[in-house]
Amino acid sequence: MLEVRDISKRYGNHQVLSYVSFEVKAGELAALVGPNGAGKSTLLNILANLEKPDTGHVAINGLSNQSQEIFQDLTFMLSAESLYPQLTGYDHLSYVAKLHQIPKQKMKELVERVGIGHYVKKRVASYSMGMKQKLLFTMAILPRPKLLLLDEPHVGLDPTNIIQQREMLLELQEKGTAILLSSHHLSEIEKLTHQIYFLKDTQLIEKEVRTMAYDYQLLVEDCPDLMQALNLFPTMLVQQVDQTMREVFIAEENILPFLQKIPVSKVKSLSKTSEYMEGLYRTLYVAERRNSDETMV
Ligand SMILES: Nc1ncnc2c1ncn2[C@@H]1O[C@H](COP(=O)(O)OP(=O)(O)OP(=O)(O)O)[C@@H](O)[C@H]1O
Repeated sequence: MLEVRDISKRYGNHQVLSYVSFEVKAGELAALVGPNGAGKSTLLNILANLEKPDTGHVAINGLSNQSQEIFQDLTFMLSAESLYPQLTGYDHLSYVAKLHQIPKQKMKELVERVGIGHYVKKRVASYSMGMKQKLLFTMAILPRPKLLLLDEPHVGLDPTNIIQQREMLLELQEKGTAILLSSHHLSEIEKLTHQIYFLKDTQLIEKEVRTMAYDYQLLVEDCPDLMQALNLFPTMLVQQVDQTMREVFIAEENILPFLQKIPVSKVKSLSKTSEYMEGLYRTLYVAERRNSDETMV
């Protein structure tokens, strides 16, 4: 559905993206992660043809993103600044409905489902950040797009609305929409998807984080006992980290029996997988930043 090839972008002397390539297929949900200024919004803007890349091309449903036709298939949840303060939420939604020839009834049903009915006829100027985010989200999903792009959709949402948004995104994904979102909410990303793209030093690092079915993550040094234990628990997920170390993902009910089978000295770390994304993020970005801060001192 979305094919991105060799996208580069530079602002003056500042290289933001270098030959970024990836795909999001129909029915896949992928997340873009990276610190402030990493280039997430720049990349999303390029995908939606709101910015021109210096190199590379983007295809949506087989068509170049330069083509007007792609806007039949694509919606982009923009930031709150894109709303018109003097217009109502209803005005904004009616415009989207008209553009995509969506019956008013369908629009009203979605308004009720998302829970914005009590304020949708008020002017946007009176909305809180979370209310604006919910309106923007409703506008983005109203056309039931084949490709949905969302730039930081979690900003300003309370936990109830984050959960509701998650349910609706997963529902859309199940119905075949390809979804790409950027976010700083690592724990929420972990709940949404295994397909995560980290932007680091202008490049994309793909990590498939298949941890959701598992409660614990262990780093264990290779040893004969480990090999035997792995055979006893075939449902675990095991990944070779380097020549001497394996990463083992394991369910709550298996953790104690598994630990009884291997020498404690071989277990290098044990963490809950809910902290896994944060650990990954720290490894990719925080340690390096700390080192460079120390160098500056
Ligand atoms: N129009 C522009 N002109 C010059 N520099 C720009 C422009 N747009 C973005 N940049 C720069 O490109 C870099 C990437 O910005 P971008 O907004 O894509 O980052 P981001 O990952 O979305 O950050 P955040 O998490 O803070 O939203 C930043 O250094 C930013 O200053």
